[in-house]
Amino acid sequence: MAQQPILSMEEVSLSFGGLTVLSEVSFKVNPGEIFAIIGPNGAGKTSILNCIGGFYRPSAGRMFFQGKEITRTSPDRRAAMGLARTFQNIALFRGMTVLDNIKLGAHAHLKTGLPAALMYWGAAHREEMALRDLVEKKIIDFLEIEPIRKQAVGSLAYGLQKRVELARALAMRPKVLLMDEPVAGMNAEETEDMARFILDIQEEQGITIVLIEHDMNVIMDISDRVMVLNFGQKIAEGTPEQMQSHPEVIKAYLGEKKG
Ligand SMILES: Nc1ncnc2c1ncn2[C@@H]1O[C@H](COP(=O)(O)OP(=O)(O)OP(=O)(O)O)[C@@H](O)[C@H]1O
Repeated sequence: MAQQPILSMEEVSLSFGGLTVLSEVSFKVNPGEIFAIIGPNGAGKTSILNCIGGFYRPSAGRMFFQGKEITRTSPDRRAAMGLARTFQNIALFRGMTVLDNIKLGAHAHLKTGLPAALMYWGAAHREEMALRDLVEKKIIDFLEIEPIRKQAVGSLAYGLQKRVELARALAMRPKVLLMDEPVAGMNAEETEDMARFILDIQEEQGITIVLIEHDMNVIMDISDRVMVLNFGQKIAEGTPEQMQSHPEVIKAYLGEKKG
């Protein structure tokens, strides 16, 4: 596979005080793939997403997005470049409608400084607004949330709230979508729906997906490649099938069950 990765980490380390959370973690994500990060509780999975998003600053190592180094790029700028994120605990405005929450996602995309501010005057602004309306409509149709678009997010079932969060991330028109445990807390039907939407986002929209997930059935069903972390170190990487029978991976998970 000689293609250029869309996203990569090179020997990234992270520590808080004396605690080492990540040790020289390296990986490459290919354009268009679903790349899963798994590992026992506390292995450092969310910390990796926080480093990629720019919320945590690594103590060593470098990160690249579309061939550009982003190690010191601000979170806002990374979002504008096309990195969007969904969270383990839903981060939506519960009192606002579904549509308004989604519009906020689109707005984040525009926070790119002076050129974007200048665009607000004149024809370019109107074009951008029309494009945003179109994007929002497409996303709402795509995620099948048209009937609830005027409802307050707080009044919706959990699975639907997660879908709205996904809609908001898509409204940022990402190139890479970072998802932190997208099916955590969902029932079987909601999980199946979410897994299907993730596959559709990859296949129909060509968006690259990096996800953390504990649900092994979902990992097996939708991931192209899986990276396994344990105690902040990468211990294995490969296809879901390869990871299932990898001795180090089995050992890491058995250790977790005993502990
Ligand atoms: N902001 C922080 N300050 C101090 N320690 C932190 C911080 N963020 C993460 N950690 C520590 O880093 C380690 C890895 O945490 P992280 O949330 O990345 O793991 P995880 O693999 O995502 O775990 P889980 O599967 O339980 O969500 C933990 O020991 C955690 O306490």
